[in-house]
Amino acid sequence: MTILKRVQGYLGNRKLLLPCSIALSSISAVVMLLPFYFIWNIVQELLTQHTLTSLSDAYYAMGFALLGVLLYYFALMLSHAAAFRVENNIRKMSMKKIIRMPLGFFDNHTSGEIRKVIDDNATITHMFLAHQLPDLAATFVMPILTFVFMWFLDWRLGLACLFPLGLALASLGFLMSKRGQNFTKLYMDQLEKMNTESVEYIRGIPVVKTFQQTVFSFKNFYKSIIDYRDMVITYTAWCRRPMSFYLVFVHSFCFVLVPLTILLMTNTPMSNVTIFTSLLLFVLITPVYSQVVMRSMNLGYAMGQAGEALNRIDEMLDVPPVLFGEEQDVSDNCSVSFKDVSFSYPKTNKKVLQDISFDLFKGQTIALVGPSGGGKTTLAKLIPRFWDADMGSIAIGGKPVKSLSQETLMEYVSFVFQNSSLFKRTLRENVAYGLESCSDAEILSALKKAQCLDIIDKFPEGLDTIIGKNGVYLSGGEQQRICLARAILKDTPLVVLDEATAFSDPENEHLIQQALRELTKGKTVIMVAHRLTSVTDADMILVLDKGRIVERGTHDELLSNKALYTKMWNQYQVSVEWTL
Ligand SMILES: Nc1ncnc2c1ncn2[C@@H]1O[C@H](COP(=O)(O)OP(=O)(O)OP(=O)(O)O)[C@@H](O)[C@H]1O
Repeated sequence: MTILKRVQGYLGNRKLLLPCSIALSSISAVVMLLPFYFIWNIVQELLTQHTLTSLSDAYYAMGFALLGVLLYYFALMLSHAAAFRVENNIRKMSMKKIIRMPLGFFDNHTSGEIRKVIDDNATITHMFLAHQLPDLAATFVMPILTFVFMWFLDWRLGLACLFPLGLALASLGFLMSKRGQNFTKLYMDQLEKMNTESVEYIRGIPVVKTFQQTVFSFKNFYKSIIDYRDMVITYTAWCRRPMSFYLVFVHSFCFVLVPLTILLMTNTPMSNVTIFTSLLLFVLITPVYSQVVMRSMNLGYAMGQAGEALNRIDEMLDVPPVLFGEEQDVSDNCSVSFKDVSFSYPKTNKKVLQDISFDLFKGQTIALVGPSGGGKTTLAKLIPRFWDADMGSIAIGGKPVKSLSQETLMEYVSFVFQNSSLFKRTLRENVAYGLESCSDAEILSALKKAQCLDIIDKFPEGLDTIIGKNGVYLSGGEQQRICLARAILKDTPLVVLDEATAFSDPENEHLIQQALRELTKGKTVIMVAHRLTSVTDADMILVLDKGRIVERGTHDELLSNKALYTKMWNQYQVSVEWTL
């Protein structure tokens, strides 16, 4: 049973919890059948002797019923203990894996998506282990025992029971076939897709409203609903017949037994009482029996769902972790060198960077320019190891980046990308994140260099202002300046930055340019540039197109080439004039 094996990995040293729970639940199933035997005795005695000589059978019936309930209660206690442990460990182990994920993983998965995949699927697994798994053994034990018991009471009635049971199991087998499992997977896929698209829809409501559109304009969301509807209709249509047969057969024991009992009673009048009490007992047992068989059906579904839940977590976290080296001693020449670097994003085949080679020396600035989608941001992100190159080598200060310890790499490189975010903490904590020993004077100096003093002046609590709380919200440009202050305070010799594509207003643009100048003063810089005026002074410009460096040189050298850069420059001039 793969699901059981899989969850054992999350149980640590409490691996026996689930087997014990299953064992107790099976014993409970056996014990629960015994009261029926004693009831049968009582009924038989009443019918033959018209009185009860002793109440011991009634006490036994009650005692075993109570014992059965008690055993089931303990089985559930153990299964709940296991389920909470598994749920907890799924979350803990996933978090441990996530912490070791490459930074780029967080570009591909939003925090909401990560939380949803882990939380929801851990809960599904919990529900299965706590509530359904204890019934697993009972589901197998109970029908067999009931059948043996019935056979023992009257083999002819027992044999007749095989008929509806066989048909019910055949219908169940059909529902749980490979096709049924595929439907379960498809169902969960469509549900997840619809959930994700609905989140996107809600996020995009302002745009939808602005353009006076309806849900139909949100094609992906609309399509996900329609796909879900079509899928559920197909699934239901497929299930309809076997499910109806299953329900009919599971509940139809009496209808087979009643005519048979009448036939038997007519043919053998001597044993009428025995046959009748057997029928009575069968009629009493049938609802219990049907209930257990019905549970087996839900169990199969829940088991499929729990397996799928674990698959989803594994699938999302199936990215090789970043392994850092031990190297702590980087020479102070802080050069960067790329040699024949190629890269594709995980789970894609498309080469986003191909044969990239260049050298950046201490104190120099390299600007990355080129058409959108050319690979500029990707190249910049390989330096702080958002992702690792598939081929070739990247070195900082002559040492391969993979050999550097995490602390060394982070002490050496600071990066400011467009989606750098602020925490819901104080301004002080946001600027001095990871640099707890910094004094307020140092933090204020960094904020000043990043042109953020106007932001502090706005809030009476100054550095203690909590961002994102009590109406404290910062504009995109202000947030970017705070991120620049963080990088200025970190004061690393190497700076990797992605220039903002859009500034909120000329005032902010001017302030950000000044902050950038402060940040890059005397540093080795790699900059993804969108506005060509900011690269004219760069020591080297790399023009990237379709993942390859197609031109390299200074601004003047590239202009004299009269190739792609010249074309971009001319277009840029036109666009600037147009803006003016
Ligand atoms: N996280 C990702 N997962 C998969 N593919 C990605 C990811 N990020 C970018 N890409 C793809 O890699 C290619 C290069 O993207 P990149 O963002 O590096 O280009 P760029 O030159 O910086 O573009 P822009 O100037 O528009 O920012 C694009 O085709 C893009 O679709």
